[in-house]
Amino acid sequence: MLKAVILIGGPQKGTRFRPLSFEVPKPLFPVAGVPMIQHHVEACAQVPGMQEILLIGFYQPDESLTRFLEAAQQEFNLPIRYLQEFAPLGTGGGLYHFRDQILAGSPEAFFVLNADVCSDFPLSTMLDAHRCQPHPFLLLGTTANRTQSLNYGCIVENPQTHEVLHYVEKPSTFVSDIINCGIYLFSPEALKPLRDVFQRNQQDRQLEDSLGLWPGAGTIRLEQDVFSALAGQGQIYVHLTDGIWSQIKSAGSALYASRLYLGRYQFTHPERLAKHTPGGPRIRGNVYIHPTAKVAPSAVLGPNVSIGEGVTVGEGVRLRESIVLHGATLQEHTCVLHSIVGWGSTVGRWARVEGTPNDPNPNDPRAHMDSESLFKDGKLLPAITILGCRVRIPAEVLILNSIVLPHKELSRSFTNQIIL
Ligand SMILES: Nc1nc2c(ncn2[C@@H]2O[C@H](COP(=O)(O)OP(=O)(O)O[C@H]3O[C@H](CO)[C@@H](O)[C@H](O)[C@@H]3O)[C@@H](O)[C@H]2O)c(=O)[nH]1
Repeated sequence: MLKAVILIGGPQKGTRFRPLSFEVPKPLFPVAGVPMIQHHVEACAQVPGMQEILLIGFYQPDESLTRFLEAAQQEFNLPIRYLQEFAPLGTGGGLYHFRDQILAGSPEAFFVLNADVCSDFPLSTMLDAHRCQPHPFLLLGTTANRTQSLNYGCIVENPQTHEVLHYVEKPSTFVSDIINCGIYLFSPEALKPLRDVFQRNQQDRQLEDSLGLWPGAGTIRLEQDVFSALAGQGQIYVHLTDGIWSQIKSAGSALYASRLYLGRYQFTHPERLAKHTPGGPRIRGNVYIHPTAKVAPSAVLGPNVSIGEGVTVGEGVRLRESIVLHGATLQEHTCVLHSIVGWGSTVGRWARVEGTPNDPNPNDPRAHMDSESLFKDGKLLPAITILGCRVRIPAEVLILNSIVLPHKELSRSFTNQIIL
């Protein structure tokens, strides 16, 4: 019997995702037409023997989370529960705090998945590797180029045995081009080192603060406190993948992840991809259209377009490399490229909404999406255009490389601006 834990974090973690995280918890942001973590849930549900999926985070449970849980339980016919941390406990603290729930029913092993990654989740191959040679920790690793590797956990392995010999979280100088994907398979013994870290932290806390007000109580950083500490002791192994993988930290990376998942739908969910039908819109490449969306026949969509529930797309609209969220309206002849149009927003006739893609270098197979800050030297970097929820763009204007905060009613064109 197996279980899976998805680490969904909490509200203050989604800063690079603003203004989109104002409306919906980041793990529920639609990527390729479904909530970001539905891709995780689908992958877990496909592993034979999966008994339960637990989401651990510090979000206040709200309507959107409850609705997601109910729908997912029904669809996958599996218990899927949310366990709320009383405070942010770090990537390992929640696993230790909820250890009884994770170990209930004596699972043989459990997957741990970061919510903000996009992957083809090779969980069954990880499980096969674990069953061949069981170890407490199995990490999924992939390669990155030297510069980008510094943004991730870096792994030095023994190439023969794949044992992790050395682990450094986001090093300041180059350590290894193998990076941690944030996808793990742990055996129940993995909780013992977590207990040791917890107990050590408690002792340190007593030394540091006899009043018991130490703010980090219960916090465990899986990467630094466990992986770095235990590397080279025969407990941590890496399973390398060359499948799709990307982090989803910013809105731009959500759009890139959407492209990766839409590409995968050809094999996994062909029914989710729009097809050209007589009298329907022209479809180019991979496009998702929610069944309730109304798309005019003269619109041209794709590649990499995802259209949400109740969206209206008018005559002559051109839409490429974009996500249009629930209830938005694109009036006749608008052109939307490399952009995210927020919930309930309206783009007026003949308006052009355009962003600049920041995709990984296509000539470097080890390149990943750069999810760095929006600014450099005090200037907004060119990036995709984002319209927050219920924004109104008038007819015949140009909105280029800009971020428009929710509920704004614009009256003219804007370029390279954050419109507050
Ligand atoms: N439950 C819970 N989840 C958390 C907490 N803090 C972070 N998380 C979740 O844990 C995951 C990792 O979040 P970060 O702490 O932001 O780390 P990171 O910068 O994404 O780096 C991690 O992931 C990389 C791969 O994407 C790794 O390369 C890196 O080593 C590390 O594991 C995310 O899914 C986030 O939601 C917490 O206090 N509680």
